Amino acid sequence: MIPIVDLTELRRNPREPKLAELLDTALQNTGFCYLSNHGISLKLIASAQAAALHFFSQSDAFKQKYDIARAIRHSGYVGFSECGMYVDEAMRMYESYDIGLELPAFDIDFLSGNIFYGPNTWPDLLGFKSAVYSYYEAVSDLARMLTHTIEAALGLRFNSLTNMMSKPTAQLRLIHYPENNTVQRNARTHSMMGAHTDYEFFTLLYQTSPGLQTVDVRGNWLDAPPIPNTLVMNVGDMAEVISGGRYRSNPHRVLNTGQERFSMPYFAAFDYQSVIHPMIEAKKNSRQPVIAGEHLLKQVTQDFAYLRMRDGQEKDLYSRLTINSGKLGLVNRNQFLEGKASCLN
Ligand SMILES: O=C(O)CCC(=O)C(=O)O
Ligand SMILES: [Fe+2]
Repeated sequence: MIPIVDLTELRRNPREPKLAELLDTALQNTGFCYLSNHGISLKLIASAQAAALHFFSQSDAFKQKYDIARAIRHSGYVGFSECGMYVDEAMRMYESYDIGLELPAFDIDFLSGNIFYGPNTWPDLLGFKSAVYSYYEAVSDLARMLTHTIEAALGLRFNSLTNMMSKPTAQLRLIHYPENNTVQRNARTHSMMGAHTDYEFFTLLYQTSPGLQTVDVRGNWLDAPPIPNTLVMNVGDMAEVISGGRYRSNPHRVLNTGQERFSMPYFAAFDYQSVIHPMIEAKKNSRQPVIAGEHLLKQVTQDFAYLRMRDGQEKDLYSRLTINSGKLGLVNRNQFLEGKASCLN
């Protein structure tokens, strides 16, 4: 069972003992919980969703103008042709729009080539930026308050974690899994997003339809379907390190149900240079200390062909893509939907 944690008290006192205890228990077991009364207005969520779906309904040519592979930082449109390295992702089936903290073009980290900082890529669609960035700001506030709750849950001083969040590398993805009747008969066997853990501190997810699964304490897949008016919260790799393994960064995946699905994961994160180490007594074999941004970059590189290519790990952008067992240049949504193109794994 994935527990529901009621956040009514959060905005009054994020360190409220009962709340901290409930969250602590939830994050220890599956590392997943639902958050009710999270305080983000439904209108804000609906506007961000509408803006995203409006973008995804545009032509391929329009969307390609904002291709993340050609953007000035890691922000923009992620087409069906971006291939990750997850072994169960041969039928990867989503497009996404990714943004992070909006910073000016004179930002020093951006100028020195850090891909998680600088101005976001924004499409030329009326209202997109304001709808999506308002959601980013609201969910960032919620994440900061929940960080105070986690500080209390771990017995840490107020601000001991938020003081590593002055310029967080937190990303928001707007993810669209199209309706796909051609593979519906294979529902529950194909992942549209392969099994992975999240690389950052924790994730706050809005989702419209079933498909998401995580792993229960016995190691079996466990459905995490949407519950109205809640967000899903799950532990990321950094929370596992900080808590010395008390909280689990649990693998999860998105199965194909044939149904259209929209989701907005927000990855609460630390400043790039933060040194992440256990802040309470660590269990045996717990994750090693890392620099938050270096871990993020390493993991994101696994997900993006354009970063692997930049890194010299891959010869060309589409080297993992096949069509009718031949190599392929550009792919569009229809080729994926008709099963003519897939990621090579
Ligand atoms: O689409 C979803 O519900 C899950 C997305 C996810 O796990 C991720 O982007 O890391
Ligand atoms: Fe995830």
